[in-house]
Amino acid sequence: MGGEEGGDGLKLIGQYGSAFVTRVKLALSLKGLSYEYVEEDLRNKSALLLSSNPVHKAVPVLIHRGKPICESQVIVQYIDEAFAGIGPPLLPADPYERSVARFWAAFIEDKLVSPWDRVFRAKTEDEREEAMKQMLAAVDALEGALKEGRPRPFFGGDSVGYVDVVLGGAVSYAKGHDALFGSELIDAAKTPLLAAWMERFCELDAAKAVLQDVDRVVQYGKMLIAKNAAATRQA
Ligand SMILES: N[C@@H](CCC(=O)N[C@@H](CS)C(=O)NCC(=O)O)C(=O)O
Repeated sequence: MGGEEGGDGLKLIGQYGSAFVTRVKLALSLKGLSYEYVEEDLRNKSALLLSSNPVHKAVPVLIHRGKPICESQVIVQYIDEAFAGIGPPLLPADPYERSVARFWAAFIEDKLVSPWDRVFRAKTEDEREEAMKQMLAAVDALEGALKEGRPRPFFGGDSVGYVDVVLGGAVSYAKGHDALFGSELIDAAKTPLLAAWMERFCELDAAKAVLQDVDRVVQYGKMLIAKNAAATRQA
């Protein structure tokens, strides 16, 4: 890292607590790319963020040679394509395999990450429970995906790929789930393959270098829950 836009002409606008930003950090780390990191204060958004992502005004944004790329999954795919000759490929070369990877990435976004967000923002306990139920069903489906075909250490096969990165962005939150909500999300007794996947993923050097500290995301998560609860009381 260090230096203007880092040695590879890359600048990442991020925020420590964001699982979406962590996805991008994982992709950059797996590829061994250097970049400049800019931590964004989302309560007081910078001119750089607003001009780079005027549509969503959200992180992550990756700036490559002055051009902004927005949306974590789009960014991860961009990194894979723009730096195709560097580090391991994330998406498979075979079009069918690529479609399967994109299917699971979309599934993770819609059926796991989206209810996860609602769990933090729920206005009532019923709402939180309902979203939690949807997350547990998604976790079961991911266990099923790992069970399909030959046994393999990662969703990407023998090495990490696109789906691992998309899910991997959230592992610190998965690990902090019990501390935040009083129950495990990925429970070795119920989803042993997924639990083993998570441990294996966290042991990768490229992941260790960028995954968020679990205690810190728990603190951040508690702050989010409290902030949303206060907003609900005021409404
Ligand atoms: N779909 C987007 C989601 C990004 C997102 O929701 N980012 C949050 C931080 S986790 C954000 O910047 N929100 C803007 C805000 O809080 O105003 C992606 O995949 O990049």
